[in-house]
Amino acid sequence: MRKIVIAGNWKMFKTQAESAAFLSGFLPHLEETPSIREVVLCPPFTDLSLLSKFLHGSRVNLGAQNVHWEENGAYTGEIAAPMLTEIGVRYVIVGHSERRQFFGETDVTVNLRLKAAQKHGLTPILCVGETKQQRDAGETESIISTQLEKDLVDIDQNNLIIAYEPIWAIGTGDTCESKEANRVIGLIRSQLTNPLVPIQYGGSVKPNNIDEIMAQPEIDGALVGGASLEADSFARIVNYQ
Ligand SMILES: O=C[C@H](O)COP(=O)(O)O
Repeated sequence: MRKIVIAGNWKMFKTQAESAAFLSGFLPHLEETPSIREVVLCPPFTDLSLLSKFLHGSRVNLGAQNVHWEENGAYTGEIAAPMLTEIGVRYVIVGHSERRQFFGETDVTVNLRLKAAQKHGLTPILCVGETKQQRDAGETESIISTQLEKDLVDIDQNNLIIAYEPIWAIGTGDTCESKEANRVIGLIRSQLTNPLVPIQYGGSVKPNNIDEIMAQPEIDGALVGGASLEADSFARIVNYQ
C-alpha cells in the first residue's frame, strides 16, 4: 500500500513567532487525522530548530525547502544535509519550480541534491511539472518524462516522494482538474521502477478541492503552499474526507 503524505510548503513566510502561533491552532486538529496520513511542515530554515522542539513527540514531521549536495564548504546561502538531520528534519523539497525558475536550479543540480538528501537519510520530495506554454504546446508528457529521466539517475526509489506541480497552477487559484492530475500522475508512476513511490499533487490545493483531489486513485497526497499557512485551512486539508 502506498503512503499518503500531506506536506505544507511555507516558502518564504512566517517568523518564529508566527510559526509557533500556527502550531497552537493546528496541532489540536490532528486528533481527528487518520494515523496512516503522514503530515509534514516545510518552514523557512530559521523556523526549523524551534519547530523541531515544539513538534517533539507529535506526529508532524519537519521538512526543509532545499539542501546542498556537499556536506559543508564555501557555499554562501546554502544548507547542508547534516545541519538538517541534526535538528530532526526528515524531509526535503528538491527541484521546486521556484528554485528552477528563480535560482538557476537544473536537472543536474536537482540530481545532486537528491543524492545528498538520500545519503544522509532525508526523504526528498522531488517536484516536477510543466509551464502553461509547455502544456498548451502539448509538451506536458515529454517535459515531465525528461525531468524524471535526468533527476532520478542513480536515485533510490525506496526513499522518495514525487510531487506533480503544474507550474501554471501554483499560487494562481487555477487548480489542475483532478482527473487530469490523476492522469499525469499515472504517467509519472509508469516511468518509475518502484510502484510504491508516493506521488503528490501540488498547485492551488485548498480546503474546497482537497476531497476531490484525494478521491483520485493515483494521487497519494498534496504539496500545499498558500493554504498551508493558516491553521484551520491546513487542518481541513490534512483531514480531507
Ligand atoms: O509547494 C507548493 C506549491 O508550490 C503549491 O503552492 P500553492 O498551493 O500556493 O499553489
